[in-house]
Amino acid sequence: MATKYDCIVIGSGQAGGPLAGAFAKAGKKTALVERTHIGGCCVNEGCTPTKTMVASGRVAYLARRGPDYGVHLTSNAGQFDLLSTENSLKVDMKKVRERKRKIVESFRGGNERRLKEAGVDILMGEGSFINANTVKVKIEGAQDVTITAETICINTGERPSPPKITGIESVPKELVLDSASIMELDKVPKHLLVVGGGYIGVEFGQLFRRLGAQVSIVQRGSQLMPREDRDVTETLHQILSDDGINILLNSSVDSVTYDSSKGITLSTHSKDGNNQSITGSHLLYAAGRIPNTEALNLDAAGIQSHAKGYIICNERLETTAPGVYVLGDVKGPPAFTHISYDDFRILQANLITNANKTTEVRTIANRIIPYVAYTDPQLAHVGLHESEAREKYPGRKIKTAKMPMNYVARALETDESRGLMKAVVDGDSGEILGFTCLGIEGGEVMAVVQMAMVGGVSYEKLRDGIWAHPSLAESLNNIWGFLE
Ligand SMILES: Cc1cc2nc3c(=O)[nH]c(=O)nc-3n(C[C@H](O)[C@H](O)[C@H](O)COP(=O)(O)OP(=O)(O)OC[C@H]3O[C@@H](n4cnc5c(N)ncnc54)[C@H](O)[C@@H]3O)c2cc1C
Ligand SMILES: NC(=O)c1ccc[n+]([C@@H]2O[C@H](COP(=O)([O-])OP(=O)(O)OC[C@H]3O[C@@H](n4cnc5c(N)ncnc54)[C@H](O)[C@@H]3O)[C@@H](O)[C@H]2O)c1
Repeated sequence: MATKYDCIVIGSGQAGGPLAGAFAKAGKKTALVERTHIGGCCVNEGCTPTKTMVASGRVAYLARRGPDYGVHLTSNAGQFDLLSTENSLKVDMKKVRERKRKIVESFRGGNERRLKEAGVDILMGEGSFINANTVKVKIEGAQDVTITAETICINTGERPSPPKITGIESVPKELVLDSASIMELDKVPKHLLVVGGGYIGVEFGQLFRRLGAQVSIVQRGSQLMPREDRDVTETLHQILSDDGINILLNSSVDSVTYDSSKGITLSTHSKDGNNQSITGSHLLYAAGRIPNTEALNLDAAGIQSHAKGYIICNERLETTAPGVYVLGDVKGPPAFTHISYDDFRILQANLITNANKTTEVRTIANRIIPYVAYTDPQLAHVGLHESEAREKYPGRKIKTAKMPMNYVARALETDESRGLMKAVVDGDSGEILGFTCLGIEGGEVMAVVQMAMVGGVSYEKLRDGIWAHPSLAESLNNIWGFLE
């Protein structure tokens, strides 16, 4: 016998949880189906734990660099070596992990509490469609439950792509890591081999280098972070190399072997003939993520998906099945928490607060999309890249301005002046089309420019504005001098 609900949400990611709460608060009988843990990837295995650990990495980095600022930590029987150029230190990985676990638990607990307070029925199990109005929930150790609703929302996210390397089965499982298992290590790996030079590869690569590991990144593409402008990623590449990370570009991993005395050896081949073997102690496979759609039995509901498994939807997040909506990463890139959360706001408006369509229906069209890769310095971007702007607007006078961070007083004063800023504008109208800051607190500087873009404020207004001295935002007076 099926239990009848007004709304069912499958997956408690950054959209599903808030949406289930909003349905319930609006008086709709709501079920939330979650197979692993409330809060989804961001809270449990993504943003929250990584950025907590990145903070430990930054403390290690600054502590080591103490002598640059005249601060010495190394003490030998009370004697400080004032000639040392780097403090030596020890990282307690168990403490790093404990700090991460505590923050994750507290965030997850907050999510669970809010859902219960809103009156959502939480069903811990795996959801799959029987038809477009009916969902079966497989609950471990209990009987399946069948539930129905006129409105069903899918927010099932993605998971790490499993390693596809010949010979991977010969490597002990505990040495083959993904973005979740790497955060459960209790020791710093001796030499971390990273396959993939995207967000996860560069964030974890730098983090573990700072925690004391040797790190090698193998990237198939011709640059790190393939979607970014090449001049920006070349600067990031230089920064990570200066930090001691070994980076192989244009390199694909052919096979892997394991030897208990030597470790893991990756054989790579490169388009330019630079074939190399590299040996390390642990392997992080960070070559992308895949959508959680197999278990959903989408066909039974008439929900169509792309060849890669992402669920097809229109600008109002409606799938091909009436009454079924999709939110977050499972509908395809861009895969960010704030995009998933915006999907929630769109459906909250269209299905709850503006259900009778008194104001305009909200859509995902023309969203200004910001993001930050939490390397240090951060790589923050909003809007169009230079190449995208030139391709999208062939008739407009596209101009770019690029300024190194060592032109920024605040960055010099704090001795953290690595990186650059880059702006893309319409030279005739002054409209800001895109902005990148690879610099200290790049995400916060980017947000200032994003605000101007949201408000239609021209670059000239930023150029002529009065910014507090010496703030990082003050650089928005000067960057425009580099327009060309
Ligand atoms: C290491 C890492 C770091 C990241 N850092 C950032 C960052 O700094 N900033 C940022 O914006 N983004 C970051 N992201 C991306 C971000 O985590 C995701 O974009 C975000 O979590 C949005 O996910 P979502 O809402 O689509 O669903 P998810 O958070 O992925 O949640 C989906 C949920 O659905 C559940 N589920 C799946 N299938 C079923 C089923 N059949 N039945 C029931 N439940 C199911 C899953 O168990 C999961 O809990 C990071 C990702 C990773 C992996
Ligand atoms: N700070 C953030 O906002 C943040 C952090 C982490 C993850 N994320 C999200 O999660 C998504 C997934 O991250 P990701 O880093 O796994 O994927 P990604 O798509 O960003 O990067 C994967 C990289 O692996 C490379 N690659 C693929 N196959 C390879 C192979 N066989 N050998 C060598 N290199 C290979 C690709 O060229 C690509 O650069 C991101 O796109 C992003 O949306 C965001």
